[in-house]
Amino acid sequence: MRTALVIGTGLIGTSAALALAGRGVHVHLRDHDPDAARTAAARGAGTDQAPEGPVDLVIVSVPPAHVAATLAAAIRDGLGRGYIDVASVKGGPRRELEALGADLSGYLGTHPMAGRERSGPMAATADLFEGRPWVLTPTRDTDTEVLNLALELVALCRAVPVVMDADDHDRAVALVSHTPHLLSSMVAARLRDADETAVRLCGQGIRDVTRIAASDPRLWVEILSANPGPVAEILAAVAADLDETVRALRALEAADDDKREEGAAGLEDVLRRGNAGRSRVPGKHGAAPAAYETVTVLIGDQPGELARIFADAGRAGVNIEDVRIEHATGQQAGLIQLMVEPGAVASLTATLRDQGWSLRQ
Ligand SMILES: NC(=O)c1ccc[n+]([C@@H]2O[C@H](COP(=O)([O-])OP(=O)(O)OC[C@H]3O[C@@H](n4cnc5c(N)ncnc54)[C@H](O)[C@@H]3O)[C@@H](O)[C@H]2O)c1
Ligand SMILES: O=C(O)C(=O)C[C@]1(C(=O)O)C=C[C@@H](O)C=C1
Repeated sequence: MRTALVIGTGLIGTSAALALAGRGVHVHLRDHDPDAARTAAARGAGTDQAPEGPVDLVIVSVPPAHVAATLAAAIRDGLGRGYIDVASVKGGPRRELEALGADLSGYLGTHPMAGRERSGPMAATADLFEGRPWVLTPTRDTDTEVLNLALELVALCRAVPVVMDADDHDRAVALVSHTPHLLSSMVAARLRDADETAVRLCGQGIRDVTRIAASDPRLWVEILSANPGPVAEILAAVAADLDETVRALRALEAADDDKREEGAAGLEDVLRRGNAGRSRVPGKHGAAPAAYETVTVLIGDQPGELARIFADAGRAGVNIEDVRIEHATGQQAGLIQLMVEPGAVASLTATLRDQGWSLRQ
């Protein structure tokens, strides 16, 4: 691929443009908000000048409700050799495009399974898609040329292509993305009017569960509106679990021993089913979940501390597989958890102790 046109230079469009531009593709940037295209260009994602002729690939990265009309106009104007979108839902936009009478042979619906809770070109990063699944939904009528261009885009973004049917994709993301998003918002909503004395105790658990609740509600109304049935089905199953759990907790308040035992068994059941589900979440780069050991270290909140601990881990010859930081509320310190292969724990802890770090259980 030599040239691309990104329409919609927000988080996803600018991230793809940064990855392509960084690997030598000449990228044109367009947005109905000229400031967004200018900002993306200023970040090195390409040029906001219009292309002189058709580009190799047109990448439509606008909110879901605008995808079909934007694609239909781009196809009608002959802006590219191939056309893709990156919307979080796949069945609806394709059906809308069909209804608009567009020629769909040069179009492929795609969805990178990577994102952030922030929007706009300033939130974009060139490595956003690295190691992440990128779903492609070809049909029997899809041109081989656009499929190859999309595969090249996925490779240039260092993502992992996954081919799926559009409606299967929508059912899958209802489970792994759309329902979790709503649940995150519902947990975060409990905090809105909560007492400050409770809120200041927020630890890592609630930060993990509510990160995505900071996302743009307008974008998510569009995503959920395009996938209501599958999301409602999963949410109804969650609601049944919630009812059971409330019953179990009420039983635990009873005076009767048998009732309390029943309540504890009900709670254990939901927690164990949670363990089983969590163990199926893939590890980094989409690999099977790995059993890493965690080494927890106290770090000061001052410049250079992270660099120093990473350098010391390097000195021990240890690869840090994953990392997590817990900030202690109101303190100039935090805990850093270094996830490493079990065989590396002894040499890492010895080196860190030698270097004066304070290790925690
Ligand atoms: N945010 C995520 O985590 C995520 C992840 C994967 C895929 N997606 C999908 O990517 C697409 C873009 O989402 P985003 O997070 O980058 O949103 P964003 O709000 O950061 O960017 C969207 C951009 O599209 C522009 N735009 C809107 N309507 C337009 C139109 N008609 N013509 C031209 N430009 C238009 C906006 O001005 C904005 O700059 C959505 O379809 C979304 O479902 C989002
Ligand atoms: O990590 C995040 O912030 C996301 O919400 C990303 C996420 C997801 O659910 O994994 C959200 C929506 C997208 O369509 C794809 C990815």
